[in-house]
Amino acid sequence: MLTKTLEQTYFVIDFDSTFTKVEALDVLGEISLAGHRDREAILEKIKIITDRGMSGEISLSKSIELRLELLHAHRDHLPALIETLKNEISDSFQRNREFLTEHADHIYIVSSGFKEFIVPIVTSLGIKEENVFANTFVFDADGNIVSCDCENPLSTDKGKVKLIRDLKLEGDIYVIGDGYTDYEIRESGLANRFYAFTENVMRPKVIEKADHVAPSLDEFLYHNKLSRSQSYPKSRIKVLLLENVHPVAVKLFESEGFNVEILKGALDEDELIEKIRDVSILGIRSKTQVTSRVLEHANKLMCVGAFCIGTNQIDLKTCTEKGIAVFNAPYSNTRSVVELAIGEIIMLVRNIVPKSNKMHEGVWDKSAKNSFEVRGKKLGLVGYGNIGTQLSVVAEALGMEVYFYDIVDKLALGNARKCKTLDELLAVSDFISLHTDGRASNKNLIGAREFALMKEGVIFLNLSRGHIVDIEALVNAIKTGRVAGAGVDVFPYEPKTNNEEFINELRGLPNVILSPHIGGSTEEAQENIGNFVPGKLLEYINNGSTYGSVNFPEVQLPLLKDSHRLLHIHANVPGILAKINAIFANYHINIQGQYLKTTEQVGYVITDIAKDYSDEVVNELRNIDNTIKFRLLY
Ligand SMILES: NC(=O)C1=CN([C@@H]2O[C@H](COP(=O)(O)OP(=O)(O)OC[C@H]3O[C@@H](n4cnc5c(N)ncnc54)[C@H](O)[C@@H]3O)[C@@H](O)[C@H]2O)C=CC1
Ligand SMILES: O=C(O)C(=O)COP(=O)(O)O
Repeated sequence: MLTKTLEQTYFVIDFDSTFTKVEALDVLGEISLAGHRDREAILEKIKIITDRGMSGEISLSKSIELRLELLHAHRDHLPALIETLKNEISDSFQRNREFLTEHADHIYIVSSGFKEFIVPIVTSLGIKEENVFANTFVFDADGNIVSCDCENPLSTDKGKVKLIRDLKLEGDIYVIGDGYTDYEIRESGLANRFYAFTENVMRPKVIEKADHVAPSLDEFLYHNKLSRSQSYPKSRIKVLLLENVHPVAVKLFESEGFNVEILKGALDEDELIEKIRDVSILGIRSKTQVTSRVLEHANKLMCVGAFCIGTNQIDLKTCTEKGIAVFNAPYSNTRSVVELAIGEIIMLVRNIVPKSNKMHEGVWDKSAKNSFEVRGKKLGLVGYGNIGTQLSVVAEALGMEVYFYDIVDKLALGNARKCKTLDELLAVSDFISLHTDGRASNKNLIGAREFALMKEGVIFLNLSRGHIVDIEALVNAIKTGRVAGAGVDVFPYEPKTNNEEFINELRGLPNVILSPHIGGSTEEAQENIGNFVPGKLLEYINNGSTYGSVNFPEVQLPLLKDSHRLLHIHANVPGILAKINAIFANYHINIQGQYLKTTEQVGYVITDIAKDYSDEVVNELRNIDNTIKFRLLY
């Protein structure tokens, strides 16, 4: 923490891989070696030399000399380099331009890079040219870059130390950088603290020497209680993504600077309880059970993303009571499930799986017996939601007659016919496909009684949730021939990872297609989900919007501009809004925008106010009775 006033504090900041995301000489090489036949190999060499220099393995002067030799760079390459670097300024430096400008007198850029490209970049964010300390290129008569100014201490080993010593700055010195040479200033005793900057690169040798690791400039500013662009640094917000969610989702969170942990499989309740304690954003798929016991330990949890359609694995009521917003991807894998259902319907009614298995054993069994077309047959859909309706349309295109039953009144698409009762649907259908959601009351919706009502030789599909079907009853129905073929994608118990054996009584039964819960597992669906769900979670975290939440009052908020946003989640009891506004009135706070939405369980009040207000306001808002969660955004 800063011990002296800001007037006595100097911020010494490195350039390559700190101020910018890249190493400028690497980029220069990409430009100067364009068209060179060994370009890739030379660039790789340059990168290795850079890393060896940065981690202290070879001397700095050696590293500069070796790289300049390989570069074959020319003065004319510099404008293109500067243009590229302008687009490669580190995100957290861009965000905190205000801090850089406000404290320009005390910010020093100290780099063993070159002024020719550093000055135009850093001055664009308010840094003073006279505070840039770096090397300069030496050009030959034709403009080729041949070496660097050898008089400059920054081209020599421990150059940064020499420079800071010569500057004789009076006050505290805080060094921010990604390299070993930045740490050397601290090692020499000239700096008070060294912050290893890891937004762009992580160098273990440097991290182990640091007083503090700063995954972003926001972290540095937060740690020193300085004004910054983010109320709370994202690097301090932990995201836990389970069940192999698509890499695009991981990237989205990482590019925003969150601290992301990914696990391939699901976790059981006890494992999740251990993990959840410091997690703010949880991403799961259909397997992970977010129970009330898990939620008891989830004190930091702000939101849960179900990277799938179903949310029956999440205790939504407890989430709501704890002010945790839950989001899902309601349409991203709909089509994938429908296509699999259609494929299975045809495969099952033609007995393809047993025939194919026999063929693999060398048996040629050419016969039309018990093989049928789907055209003109009756398909019964239990559950006429997004999947049910989409399947209805595609099945009609194949010439099937569609019947459906839903507990809610639904518009029949095309020529589909509504059944008044489930029993009516079961009795009329040649094919039955389940597409209800997995709410607890749907457990064993289809059991012995229901199979008994079905036509002899029915084809039966469950791609919804495992507990909806009584497996023993299904096994019996298959063995007695009531069910002539079954496609089952979901099971009451499913293995936690691909390493666990699948154990189920359906194994080994004839004309039964078993699939490992892959109805929604297509590249397209997973990538869609990987983009969609983080989008929702980030809108909530960054902006407070809850549009699309499955358990929260839904609000779509405008972007925050020049104000602070106070998010107040409370139990839905009378009088909370009045209490909130009484506090604002008491402190003479001018409200710039206010939004309120409630559900039966909770109320969500969002208030945008001018930036000047006392901490007392925040404390009082937090302390209103029945407050569940309070957040401040800017
Ligand atoms: N196998 C897989 O990989 C996948 C499975 N699913 C499962 O499919 C389910 C359905 O997905 P969507 O169609 O998108 O959901 P949805 O919410 O749009 O539709 C579900 C429909 O089922 C109805 N319903 C609920 N209980 C019922 C009952 N007892 N009898 C009749 N109708 C009932 C609802 O009223 C609703 O219309 C998901 O909840 C999920 O569990 C979804 C995607 C992939
Ligand atoms: O979307 C759903 O509800 C599914 O069942 C798909 O689940 P998954 O993401 O494959 O675990």
